[in-house]
Amino acid sequence: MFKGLVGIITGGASGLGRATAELLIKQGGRVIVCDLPTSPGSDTAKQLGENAAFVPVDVTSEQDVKNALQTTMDKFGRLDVAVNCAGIASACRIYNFKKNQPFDLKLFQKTIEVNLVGTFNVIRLVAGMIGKNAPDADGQRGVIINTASIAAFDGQIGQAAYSASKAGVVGMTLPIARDLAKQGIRVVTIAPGLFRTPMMQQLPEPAIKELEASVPFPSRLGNPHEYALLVQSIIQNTMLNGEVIRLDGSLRMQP
Ligand SMILES: NC(=O)C1=CN([C@@H]2O[C@H](COP(=O)(O)OP(=O)(O)OC[C@H]3O[C@@H](n4cnc5c(N)ncnc54)[C@H](O)[C@@H]3O)[C@@H](O)[C@H]2O)C=CC1
Ligand SMILES: C[C@]12CCC(=O)C=C1CC[C@@H]1[C@@H]2C(=O)C[C@@]2(C)[C@H]1CC[C@]2(O)C(=O)C=O
Repeated sequence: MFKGLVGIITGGASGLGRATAELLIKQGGRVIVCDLPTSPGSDTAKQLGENAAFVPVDVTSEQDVKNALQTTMDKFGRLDVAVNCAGIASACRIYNFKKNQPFDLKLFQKTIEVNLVGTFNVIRLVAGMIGKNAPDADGQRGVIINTASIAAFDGQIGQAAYSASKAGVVGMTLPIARDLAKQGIRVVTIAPGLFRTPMMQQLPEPAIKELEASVPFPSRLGNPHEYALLVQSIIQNTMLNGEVIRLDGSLRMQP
């Protein structure tokens, strides 16, 4: 299905990103796994086989992302798809009245820096390389897929930073799709609900059970493969552009 296709996946060493790398390779694609040097990215790429390579990347660094693009060119000669999965979760109330402590400004800045600025940094740099592709019969040169969260819309107590970072990703989806339309590069954002990944597994199992029960149908956490299936579908469907797609079993999170 994806023979000849080359993708970059940030956050590709874990969770949603890793499942996406697995599926793209299974469908005949080749993948550059980008993740922090401290991540298990190197082992991940080895497990994925010869159609994968790991490049240590902090998505907030211009130089790191440029290095990843250089490796993509050297190893696979082109880039068709970028999937932005790198992200961090944070939780803090705007003011802790028991401890007389305001929200930690550094935590707010870090969350925005990784989830929003990091995603933007990757988009602005991959666009140049995807734009070099010859257009297909439909005029398309490639696709950029971002990961927001349903917290962008129904942010819960403690999620001011996380929700703001993801709402930023939602907000820039349409203008960037418009910016890149003439080059035939599509931009689509997925807003996942609750998925069983290491990020979610920071929570104790009873809390996860409670979250599962709050999902109308199916009342369970999503499987990362189900996220990857949506990535596959976005790549295949050229009409999808400038949109944010919720993938959440119709969950609307409570305060
Ligand atoms: N798991 C869930 O239920 C949901 C996840 N999301 C979003 O999906 C994305 C993927 O999350 P998961 O797979 O669940 O988490 P995860 O924690 O399993 O994977 C995230 C990956 O991002 C990497 N990363 C973190 N900071 C980075 C940086 N500065 N540069 C490069 N890589 C970095 C981590 O090393 C990790 O491998 C995140 O953006 C998250 O906010 C959104 C909604 C729900
Ligand atoms: C940051 C959270 C909440 C507080 C906590 O003790 C542990 C966490 C780790 C998993 C996070 C939690 C959260 O705030 C919601 C998200 C970010 C969750 C992982 C997915 C999450 O449910 C989400 O993005 C929802 O849209």
